[in-house]
Amino acid sequence: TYYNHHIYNRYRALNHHANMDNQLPPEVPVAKEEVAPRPVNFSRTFYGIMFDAGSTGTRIHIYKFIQKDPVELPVLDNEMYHAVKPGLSAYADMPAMGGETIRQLLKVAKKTIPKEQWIQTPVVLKATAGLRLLPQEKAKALLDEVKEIFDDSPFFVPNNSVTIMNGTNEGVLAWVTVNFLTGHLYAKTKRTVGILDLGGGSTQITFLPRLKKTVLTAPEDYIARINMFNSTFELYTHSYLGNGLIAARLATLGALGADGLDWKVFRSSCLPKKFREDWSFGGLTYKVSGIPDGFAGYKLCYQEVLRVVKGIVHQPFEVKGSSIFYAFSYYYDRAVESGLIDGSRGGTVEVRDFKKRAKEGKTLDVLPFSKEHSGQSPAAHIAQT
Ligand SMILES: Nc1ccn([C@@H]2O[C@H](COP(=O)(O)OP(=O)(O)O)[C@@H](O)[C@H]2O)c(=O)n1
Repeated sequence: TYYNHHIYNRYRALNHHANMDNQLPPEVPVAKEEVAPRPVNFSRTFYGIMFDAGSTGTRIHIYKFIQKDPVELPVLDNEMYHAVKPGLSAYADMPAMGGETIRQLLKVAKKTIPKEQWIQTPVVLKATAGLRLLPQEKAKALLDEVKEIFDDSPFFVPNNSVTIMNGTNEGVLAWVTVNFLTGHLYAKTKRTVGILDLGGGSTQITFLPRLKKTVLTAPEDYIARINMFNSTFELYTHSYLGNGLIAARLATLGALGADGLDWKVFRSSCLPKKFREDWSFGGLTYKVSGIPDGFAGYKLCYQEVLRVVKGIVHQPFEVKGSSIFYAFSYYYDRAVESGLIDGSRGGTVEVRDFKKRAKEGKTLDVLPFSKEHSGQSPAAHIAQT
């Protein structure tokens, strides 16, 4: 299929031309150069297990590959996806219970993968913002717990199979994925698309600058150099930790990192006046409410949010033009929820459309964890204006 064809090419491109400085999982299969005559009826099936440990949920992806010919690269045949909520970071003070969620997901892997394949099937977990936001020792306890469960499992556990992925890699890999899938990834490519990823704990922006000025004026650690197709690409990329949708909402309420969570109620004019709820994130529960005797609405809310992002967000001049960005995760969820795009087909929006909807206040979305869509979903393309 079209999809398989692209996956096939992706591995070819990355294995033969790319040097991502070990940013890519080492277990991507590489076809060996063969000179011997091909065996008749050669066909090999193998699997890989990938855990995405996000701040709002843990997901397992079980990939099935088929290699029909030893000189050809394997082709992705199938993907099995399963998700649980909340994420690992919700178990910051009870790592054993966090580990239990991993054990449950491994049961799905055991059901999906034939027994004789278990021992050679690699299992890897990459954690994102949820664990980055935790104190180091709590994050480590969770990772150690997961590693133990992996070691007890019948699957193959490669070195460093349980880690926190850093924000730069998260942004760069999302850019590579989206540009590969949209057909923009080839030697000397100029017309690439940018990515905007809004998670629960962090948000990433990555694009290939067209102007030298963008690279020269960006903070030094916002530029990532990756080698592909025998040349170096200088990408603008940054992950804003604490500015994912849920973390930023809590920051707006003045709740993120605050003490007295047992008795304090965090109020905001972004919430309806009579609103009152308990929100859980990162293993803590926050009492939140609107301002009953005050005001709610766009203008005041905007001021509150501005206080959170002011001085933090770097705005490269270049994206003010007509750049194309693919926005996903909570950008997609919120765009669907507010009726800006179709839930199954995705769509194109401009930043100002979000602003317009927010002003209309038609979908006063106050649920921190609204429905998560499953597996692959179409992106909302954002044309910046
Ligand atoms: N396979 C997946 C998993 C999550 N997501 C989205 O990612 C968002 C949650 O991000 P997250 O829990 O991974 O948080 P971070 O750790 O990335 O900050 C939700 O909008 C999910 O719908 C997705 O689009 N595709």
